Amino acid sequence: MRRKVLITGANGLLGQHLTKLLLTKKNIEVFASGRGKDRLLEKGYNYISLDVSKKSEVDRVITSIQPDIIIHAAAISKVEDCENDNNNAILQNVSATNFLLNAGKSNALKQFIFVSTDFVFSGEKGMLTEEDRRDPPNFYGQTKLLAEDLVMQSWPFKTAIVRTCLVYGQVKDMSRTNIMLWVKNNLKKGNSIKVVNDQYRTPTYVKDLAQGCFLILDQEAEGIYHISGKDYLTPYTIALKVAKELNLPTNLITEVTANTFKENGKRPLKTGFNISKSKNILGYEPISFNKGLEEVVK
Ligand SMILES: NC(=O)C1=CN([C@@H]2O[C@H](COP(=O)(O)OP(=O)(O)OC[C@H]3O[C@@H](n4cnc5c(N)ncnc54)[C@H](OP(=O)(O)O)[C@@H]3O)[C@@H](O)[C@H]2O)C=CC1
Ligand SMILES: Cc1cn([C@H]2C[C@H](O)[C@@H](COP(=O)(O)OP(=O)(O)O[C@H]3O[C@@H](C)C(=O)[C@@H](O)[C@H]3O)O2)c(=O)[nH]c1=O
Repeated sequence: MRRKVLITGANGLLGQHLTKLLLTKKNIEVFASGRGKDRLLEKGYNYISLDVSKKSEVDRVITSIQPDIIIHAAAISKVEDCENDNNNAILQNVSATNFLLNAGKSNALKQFIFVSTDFVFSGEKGMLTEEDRRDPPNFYGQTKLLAEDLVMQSWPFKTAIVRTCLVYGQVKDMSRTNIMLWVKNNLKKGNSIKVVNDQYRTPTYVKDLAQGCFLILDQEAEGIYHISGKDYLTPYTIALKVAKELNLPTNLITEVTANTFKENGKRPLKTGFNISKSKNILGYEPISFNKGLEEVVK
């Protein structure tokens, strides 16, 4: 029997890739939902306009579809936006998760997968495991921590949390940029960029992240999984790699430290994930950053 999978935030970077990946699986019927109109515009799935911050919409859509599985990828993913409007960040990132969980409970949901972030960690320690202590440095991370807590409560269905880190890739009509495209677009225009060399991440190719979500779905895995790339890099090293791959001038890239930026919403210094649990239990195997770079810029 085909399982019905409802994706939230399907117009986003992960959402579009996840929709495309699940369309290749024969036992899955895909219900892609997003704010406003469909931006992927491909065939083979049902698109539903759904604002997850509206409880009545969530209840109506879930009652009508009766999904077996929800992959909740929708969120305000811009750190500054969460910092600038805390109440809205709570509504979009925390309350919305609660609406989905409770609607799932009333409609015999079987599995709920939530997408979280490395920003639940403080930044003092890199290569984090699923057991490391959470201590978010900004409001976005705080909303994800609160939503994780909701997901980890006792529900009559299986729940999993996918934490990921500095996702890169490309989709149609993007609502936010990412490190790879930001570097490429600026250098192509001849703009100088200041890039931090004291933040550490394990950047994640969006197709690997989508595959990680699928493995959890397919194996009905429960608990927390760190799903990221395997290379431990700083944004400055990433920028140099992008420039070299595209034959763009590296002298436009200036190395700076994170305290140069007085941005609204402090970023953790060191994050990056230890992905051993995902490799051993799920069989997750991400590609190298160099390979991901080739695929995205190609
Ligand atoms: N990008 C990254 O580096 C990382 C992302 N994550 C998490 O991964 C998930 C996917 O992020 P990613 O695809 O990169 O980000 P995107 O911003 O590309 O996607 C998020 C999507 O959620 C949608 N959305 C926001 N609010 C609502 C709402 N109320 N109802 C319905 N849809 C809504 C956005 O809609 P719209 O397009 O209209 O704005 C957007 O399409 C998020 O939960 C994010 O927090 C975690 C770690 C790293
Ligand atoms: C704009 C800018 C960014 N950077 C660096 C800092 C940062 O590590 C990286 C990406 O910056 P951004 O502001 O785009 O992203 P940022 O909000 O830091 O990235 C995060 O997104 C959210 C959703 C997450 O959950 C995190 O995992 C993380 O990937 O680029 C510079 O070095 N110089 C700059 O001028």
